[in-house]
Amino acid sequence: MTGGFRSRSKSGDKAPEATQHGKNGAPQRGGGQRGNAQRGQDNRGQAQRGSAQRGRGMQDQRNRDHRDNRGNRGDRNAGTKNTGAGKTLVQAAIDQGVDPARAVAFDVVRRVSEEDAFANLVLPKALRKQKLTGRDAAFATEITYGTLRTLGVLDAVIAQCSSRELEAISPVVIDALRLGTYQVLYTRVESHAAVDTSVRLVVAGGEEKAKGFANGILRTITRTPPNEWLKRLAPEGEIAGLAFRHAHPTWIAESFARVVDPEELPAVLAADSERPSVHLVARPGEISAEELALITGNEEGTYSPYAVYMDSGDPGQLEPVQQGMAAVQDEGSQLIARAVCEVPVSGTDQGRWLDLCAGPGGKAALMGALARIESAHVDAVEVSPHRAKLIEKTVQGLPVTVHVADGRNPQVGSGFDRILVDAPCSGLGALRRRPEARWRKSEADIAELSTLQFELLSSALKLVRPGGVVVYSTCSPDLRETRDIVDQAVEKLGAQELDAREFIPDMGNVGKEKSVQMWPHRHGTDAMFMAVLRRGDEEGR
Ligand SMILES: C[S@@+](CC[C@H](N)C(=O)[O-])C[C@H]1O[C@@H](n2cnc3c(N)ncnc32)[C@H](O)[C@@H]1O
Repeated sequence: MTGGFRSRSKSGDKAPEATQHGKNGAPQRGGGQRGNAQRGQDNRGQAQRGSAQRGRGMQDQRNRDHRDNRGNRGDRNAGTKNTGAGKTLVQAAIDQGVDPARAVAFDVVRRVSEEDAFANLVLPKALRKQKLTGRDAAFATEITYGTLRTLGVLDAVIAQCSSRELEAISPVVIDALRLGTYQVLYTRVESHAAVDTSVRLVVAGGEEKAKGFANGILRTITRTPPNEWLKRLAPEGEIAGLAFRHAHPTWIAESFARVVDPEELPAVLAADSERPSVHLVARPGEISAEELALITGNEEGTYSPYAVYMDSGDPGQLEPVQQGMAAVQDEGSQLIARAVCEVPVSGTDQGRWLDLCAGPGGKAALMGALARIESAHVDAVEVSPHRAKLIEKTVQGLPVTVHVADGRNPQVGSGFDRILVDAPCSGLGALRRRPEARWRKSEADIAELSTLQFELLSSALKLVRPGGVVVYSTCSPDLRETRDIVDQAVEKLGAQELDAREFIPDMGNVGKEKSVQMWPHRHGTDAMFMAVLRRGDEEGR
C-alpha cells in the first residue's frame, strides 16, 4: 500500500506481517530524543518548510544524472554492502536481532542512497542471496520500494520531528528512520516493531550513539495518526497538495497536469505507485502471441499483436524468453516499433531502416524481427559503447547492424525509408518501474534533454529520404519533450506531421493532437509518446 497514508484502525488489527515481523522486542526508550511533537504539531509554517520538496531525498538527488534513461551504467551493485567491520550490513542487522527481510530492505535502501543503485536490480539479488521467498520476500519488497517511492514525504515527516536539519543527520541514521517511518505511516506493522527494528538498524549501521535520537524521532512520529501527518504537511495549492499525498515532487505532478484533465491527475499519480504487470513481446517470425500465451499460461495483450501479459513469475525462466523467441517489452514500446515498420511510405520501401537511439535494443529487436520478414535491414545507432553491446546481444540473429555513434552525426549514410528517434528523455512516463526514480530526477535536466531531442529529430529528418517516415518517441509525457519538440520540427524545419493515431490500434483516449500519448492508468502501458513525421521538402509527392 503506497498510494496514500494508511488509516490505522482503532482496534489496531494486525496484518500478518505485523506478527511475523513485529516480534523484535519493546521499543528502546528515551535517550536523546530532541525532536518534539509540539513543534511538529503546532507550526504549520515549519511543516511546509519540511515538505517533500525540501526533503533531503530531493536534495540528495540534485546532482545525480539520469543514467537509467541515458543508460550508461550496468548493475554494479549486486553484492551486499559491507560495514566497516568487514561484516555485511545484512549480517550486522541480523546480529542485532533484526529479521532478514528488514535487514535486506535496509541494505538496499542504503545502496540506493549511497551508490545511486537501482532498487529493482539490487533487491532481487539480495533476496536470492538471503534465500528470502514468499511472505518474507514480499514484505522486504513492500518496505524497500515503499520507502523509496515515498521518500520525500518521509523526509518531510522526519524533519518535523528532528531537532537537527536532515543534512546534519548521518546517512545511516536517516535511512533507518525512513524505513521505520514508512512502516509507521503506510503499513499495518505495529508501531513498536517498526520503531524497535529501525533503532537496531541504526546500531547495525555503526551509529550506536544515535540510537536514542532515532528512537525519539520515531516514537514522536507514531504519536500522530498517519492521515494527520499528511494533512499537516501537505503544501498549499491543489497540485502541490495532491503531489504530496501521492508522494511525487510537485514539478512532476505539474508536468502531468499540463497534459491530462485535472480530474484525471489523481489516477495518473496513483498509477506510478502500482506494480506494473510484465509485458512480453512475441518476436514476429519466431512465435505468435497466441502461442506464447498458451505455452506460458498467460493472457494475450489488448493492443499490440505481439503482446502477452504476465502477472506473476520470473520471465527469465520462460523457455521462449531463454531461446530469444520472446522478451520483456512494454506494450506501448511494441506499438511504436511496429508503427515505424508499418506507416506507409511514398515510393518503394528499399528496406533501409534506422534506429537512431537504439540502446539497449528493445525496439531495434522488434524492428529487426519485422525487417527480417520484409527483407529489410536495420542500422542501430547508440552513443554509449556499453549500451551498444547490450543491443548486440538483443539483436543476435536479426538483420541489424549496431553502430557506436552520436545520432546527431551518425555517419551511416542517408536516404533511409524509416527512422525511429526514441529519444533520451526524463523517463517521467516510466516512474512505476523504478521506485526511487521520481526523487532522482530534476526539472533542470529537461531543458538540456529537449535541446538534444530536437537535434536528434533534426538529424533524422535529414537522414530520411523524401517520402520516408520518421517516428519520434519518448517515455515521457512532459510537453517540453514531446509536443514542443514536434511543433518545433514542424515550424522550424517544415516537417509534416501525420496523424499518428491512424497507426496504432484503437486505444480510446490518446490525446487531442495528431500525436499519441499513452498512459499507465488508461492503457496499462508506460506513458509513451509517439509522433509521425515526414521531411518538409516533399511537395508533389
Ligand atoms: C530511450 S533510450 C532508447 C531505448 C531503445 N529504443 C529501446 O527500446 O530499447 C535512449 C537511448 O539513446 C541513447 N543516446 C543518448 N544520446 C544519444 C545520442 N546523441 N546519439 C545516439 N544515442 C543517444 C542513450 O544512451 C539511450 O540508450
